[in-house]
Amino acid sequence: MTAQVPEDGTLLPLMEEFYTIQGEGYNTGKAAYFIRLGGCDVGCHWCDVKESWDASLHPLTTADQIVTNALQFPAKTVVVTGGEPLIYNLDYLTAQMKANGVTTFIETSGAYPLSGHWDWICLSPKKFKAPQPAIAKEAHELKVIVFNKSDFAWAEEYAELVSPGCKLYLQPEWSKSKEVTPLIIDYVMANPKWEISLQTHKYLNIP
Ligand SMILES: C[S@@+](CC[C@H](N)C(=O)[O-])C[C@H]1O[C@@H](n2cnc3c(N)ncnc32)[C@H](O)[C@@H]1O
Ligand SMILES: Nc1nc2[nH]cc(C(=O)O)c2c(=O)[nH]1
Ligand code: SF4
Ligand SMILES: [Mg+2]
Repeated sequence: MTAQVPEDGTLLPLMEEFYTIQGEGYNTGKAAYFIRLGGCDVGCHWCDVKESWDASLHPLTTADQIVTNALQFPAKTVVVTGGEPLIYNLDYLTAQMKANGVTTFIETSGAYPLSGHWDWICLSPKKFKAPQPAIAKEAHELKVIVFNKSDFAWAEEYAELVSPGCKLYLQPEWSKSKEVTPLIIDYVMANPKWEISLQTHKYLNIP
C-alpha cells in the first residue's frame, strides 16, 4: 500500500490540506493549517475519515510543496494528521517546517515509530492496533475516544504509561456522543485529572 512512497520522507501521500481552527484537545481554538496524509491500517470501526485509509488514492506530493502551502497562511502552526501520519518518516517535513519558523503539532494513534520534530504530540491510542511503547512518554496530550463505558478503564490503563505532565482528555465518539457525553461529564467530575475534549469543529460546521 505504501511501497511507492520513498523512505526519506520527501514525498508524502496528501489527502487534503486546509486552514481552520483546531477543534480538539489542548490546542482547541487555535488557527492552524491541517495536513491530512493518506494511509491507515489501524481500522477503528468508528473512524470519521475512512476515505483516508487507502494511501494509493492520495497523490504523492513533495514535502517542500506542503511547507510552501502552509506558509501562505497567517498562523504559522501546522497540524499533521491523517490517516496515520507516523506510517511515514516525518523528519524531513518537520525539519523544513522548523527551518521556516512553523509550530508543529501531530495527531497520531502511535501505532508506528515516532519520527519528526514536534512542538505538540497528541496521542490517541487505539485498542485495534496498540501504540509503540516508546511514544507514551513523548506525548504532551493523551486523548482517548470513548465509544462505550468500557473505555474508561482502558483510558486509565493508558494514563499509567504517559509522563506526569501529560494532559489527559476523554473525547466522545461522534456517533455515540449523545449517550457517552453524559458519562464523560460524570467521570471527569469524579476523576478531575481528566478533562473533556469535544470535536468543536463539528458543532461550528468548519472543516
Ligand atoms: C482521524 S484521526 C487521524 C490521526 C490518527 N490516525 C489518530 O487516530 O490519532 C484524528 C483524531 O480524530 C479522532 N477521531 C476519529 N474518529 C473519531 C470519531 N468518530 N469520534 C471522535 N473522535 C474521532 C482520533 O482518535 C484522533 O484523535
Ligand atoms: N478543525 C479540526 N480539528 C481537528 N483536530 C483533529 C482533527 C483531525 O482530523 O485530526 C481535526 C479536524 O479534522 N478538524
Ligand atoms: S487510527 Fe486514526 S485514521 Fe486510523 S482508523 Fe483510527 S481514527 Fe481513523
Ligand atoms: Mg477530524
